[in-house]
This record gives sequence, structure tokens and C-alpha cells, in this order.
Amino acid sequence: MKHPEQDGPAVRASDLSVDYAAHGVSPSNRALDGISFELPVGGSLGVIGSSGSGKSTLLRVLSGRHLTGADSRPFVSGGDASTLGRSMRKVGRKELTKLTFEVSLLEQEAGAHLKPELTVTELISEPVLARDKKFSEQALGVRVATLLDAVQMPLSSLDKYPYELSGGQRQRIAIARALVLGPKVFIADEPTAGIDITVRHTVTELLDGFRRDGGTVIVVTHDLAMLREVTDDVLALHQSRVVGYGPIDAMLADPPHEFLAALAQSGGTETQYETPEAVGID
Ligand SMILES: Nc1ncnc2c1ncn2[C@@H]1O[C@H](COP(=O)(O)OP(=O)(O)OP(=O)(O)O)[C@@H](O)[C@H]1O
Repeated sequence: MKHPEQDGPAVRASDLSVDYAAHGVSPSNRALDGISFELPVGGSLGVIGSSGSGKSTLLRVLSGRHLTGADSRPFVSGGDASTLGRSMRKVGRKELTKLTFEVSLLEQEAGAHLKPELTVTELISEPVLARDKKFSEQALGVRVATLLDAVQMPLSSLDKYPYELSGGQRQRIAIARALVLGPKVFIADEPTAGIDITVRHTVTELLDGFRRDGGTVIVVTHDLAMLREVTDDVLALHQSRVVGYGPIDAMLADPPHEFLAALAQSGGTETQYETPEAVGID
């Protein structure tokens, strides 16, 4: 599981600060400010925070996608983060390519952004064929069917197009696609968003199984039950900074910040939290 040069945690952030550069009329913007944590190989970290607190930016940086994405890339402006032993500040191009195979990022609303012209089989197979055009058709067929089963979708959906699936089914296909390369680290941004409550456990089971096989998980979720079931520690962000770090129930029992106190009171609907300044309270 470990990168040859890696002899430490799977993921580490040390006083990490991340900015978005000024763009047109938009000024530069600090999205993360002095973030530190460590996640061992095989561990699972939850990330929570109010809207705009920096959760998605953190996932982009830890997965190396800040160096491969399109416009308005965030950049590491202070400290550093490393994933599987590679620095996110100075990872080389070759190492970065390897990292994108080893670290899978399920982006927010991934199911809604599947290519509409591809079938389920093609969608799940695409990352494998993009990496190796000559990959055995038979082995790929088995891998696709196994993943489809893992996300509890029937084999009859193999030839379907995204428009023929429900929102929850599309999200499950996105998850299968994210796991098809057999990553070592799975980073997921709201994986259960849009998934029917009755099949949510599919995702929890999948993450559990992934960890049992030695995989490391980072998950942004508003789902308290999921945080309890699949994470060891939770990193709570508020306005770009860490306001809590530890097991979710310990944090909610003795909230170190008003954001967490509000979350404890609401029973998990943290997005409703507004700062006193935002609602005009002194
Ligand atoms: N492409 C971008 N260009 C400039 N600033 C950005 C960009 N994306 C995000 N930001 C800014 O970075 C900060 C953190 O945003 P981010 O999307 O990481 O937060 P978040 O916690 O994931 O929010 P949400 O829960 O609403 O998805 C915000 O101030 C946001 O406006």
C-alpha cells in the first residue's frame, strides 16, 4: 500500500494554506489557512464545515487535482500537504500522474456530471482504458460487473445511458468509476448526496470494505450517521480554519467552536449554521 518513498501517514497537512489567485475583477482569496492533521494508512477522516469553509479546496489539494484541473486553480501558499509521500507543493509531473491513479477523487455531484453519450459499461471502463488501451476486455468486463454489484446496481444497467438512471443510481455509477483503478486513497465529496436513504448503506459498506482492504478514506459529508460509521477522526473547518479535530461524538459532546455547538444542537444539519456576524448579531 505504501509508496516506496513513503514512511509515514497516508496524508498529512502541516500548517497548510491555500489561495485562489486574483482573476479578472475577483481579488485573490485565501481558502485554507494553517491546516494541520495526519491520517494514517488505512485510516478514515471526515471533513465537515459550513458552506465556503474550504472543504472542496482541501480535497482538491490533497488529491493533487489543484495541479491538473482547469481554470482558477488553488495553489499552496503556505506550509505543505503530502499524500502517499508526495509533496503537494512540489510534486513532479510523472509522480503527479501516478498520484492521480493512486488517489481517486469523487467530486461534488459527480453523478450529475457523467458523460451523457456513454453507457454505464463505458463510463466505468473509461479510466482503465485511458490508462491502458490494451487492457484485457474480459478482465475489464469482470471488474465492471464486480463494481456494479458492489454499488448494488443490477447487471441489466450495463447498457443504459445516464438519462435512463435515477439521480441516486447515477451517483452510484460515479462511485464505481472512481474505484475502478483500485486506488489506495479514496477522497469523496458528499458521496451520499442525492442517494436515496434506503441505499445509503451501500456507500457506507463500500467505504468499510475499501478500508478493510487497506485503503485510506477522506470524506466530506453532512451525514452524521456516516461520520459515526466510517470515520475515525473528523476535521471541522470554519472560514478556512480548523475549529475542531477528533472523533465526531467527542467533538459534539464538548464542542470547541460555536459551529460545532450548532451542529450538535441541530443533530447534523450544519449547513444551516450562520456566523453571528453573518446574521447581524453582535
Ligand atoms: N474557483 C475558485 N476561484 C476562486 N475562489 C474560489 C474558487 N472555488 C472556491 N473558491 C473560494 O474558496 C473558498 C472555499 O471554497 P470551497 O468550495 O472549498 O468551500 P466548501 O466548504 O467546499 O463550500 P461548499 O460546502 O459550499 O461546497 C470560498 O471562499 C470560495 O469562494
